[in-house]
Amino acid sequence: MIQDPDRIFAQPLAQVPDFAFNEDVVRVFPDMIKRSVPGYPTIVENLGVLAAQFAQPNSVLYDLGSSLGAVTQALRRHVRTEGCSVIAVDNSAAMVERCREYLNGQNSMFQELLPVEVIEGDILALEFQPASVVALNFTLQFIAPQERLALLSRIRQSLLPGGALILSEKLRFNDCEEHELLTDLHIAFKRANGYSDLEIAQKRSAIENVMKPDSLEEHRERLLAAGFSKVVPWFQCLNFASLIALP
Ligand SMILES: C[S@@+](CC[C@H](N)C(=O)[O-])C[C@H]1O[C@@H](n2cnc3c(N)ncnc32)[C@H](O)[C@@H]1O
Ligand SMILES: O=C(O)C(=O)C[C@]1(C(=O)O)C=C[C@@H](O)C=C1
Repeated sequence: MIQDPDRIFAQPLAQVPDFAFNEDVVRVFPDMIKRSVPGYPTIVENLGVLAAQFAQPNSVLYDLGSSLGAVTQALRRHVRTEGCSVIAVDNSAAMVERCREYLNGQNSMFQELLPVEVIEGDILALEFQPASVVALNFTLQFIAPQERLALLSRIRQSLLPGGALILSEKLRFNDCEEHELLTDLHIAFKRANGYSDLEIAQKRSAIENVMKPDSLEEHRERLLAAGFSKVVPWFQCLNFASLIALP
C-alpha cells in the first residue's frame, strides 16, 4: 500500500486550484482523510457494523463515491448475509485504479469475503439495482446542490424494506456561534494532526468551490422529501456527522 503523507498544500501556491480527486490526492488520500475528518476511522468501521444489521439476503450494498474503498472493505469485513455483493462507484479514474489494487490485496488476505464490483462512473447516472445498504460516506457534499434531492430519491426507490442509507457529511450550522465554534475546533483538530496554518488555509480555498456542506436540518428535510421515513443521527464529532435514513 502506498501511504504517502499529505503535503499537498504545504508550500505557498501563487493560485490555489480547485480541489480534485486526482493522482496527487489519491497518493496521500488515506493520510489526508484521517487527519482531516474527525472520527473518520470510527465512522468507517462502524458503517460495517451498521450495514450488517440492515443487509438483506441476495441484495446489493452500494458504496457511492468509494475513493480507495475503505467503506467497501469495512462492509466486506462485517456483512455475512447470504447472497450479498458490494458495488463501489467512483468517477475518479485514479481512485478506481488504486481501489481495485487495494481490494485485490483484501481478497488475498481473507476468505469468504462478499464479491465486489468497482465501477468507474458518475453516481448521478447510475442505474440502481434493488439494494439493502447504500453508503454515501462524505460524497454527497461534492454533488452539486441542485442534484442532491433527485439522487437521494433514486436511492430511496432502490432501497428494499429493512434496508438503510448511511450518509456521512461535513456539516454547517445555522447558528453562527455554533458554526464558528465547531469550525475553530476543526481547525484545532487539523493543527493537532500536524497541518500548518498555511496548509489549512490553502486546503480551505481549494475545497470551497467544490464542496458545499448542508446543515443537519437541510439533510433531514431533503431526506424526508426524497421519501425516507426516518432520519437518525448515529455519530457526530465536531462538524462531521453520520446519519441513518430508513426507507
Ligand atoms: C471524500 S471522498 C469519499 C471518501 C470515501 N467514501 C471514504 O469513506 O474513504 C469523495 C469521493 O466521491 C467521488 N465523487 C464525487 N462526485 C462523484 C460522482 N458524481 N460520481 C461518482 N463519484 C463521485 C470522488 O471522486 C471522491 O473519491
Ligand atoms: O473540510 C475539510 O477541511 C476537509 O478536509 C474535509 C474533506 C472531506 O470532508 O471529505 C475534504 C476533502 C478530502 O476528501 C478530505 C476531507
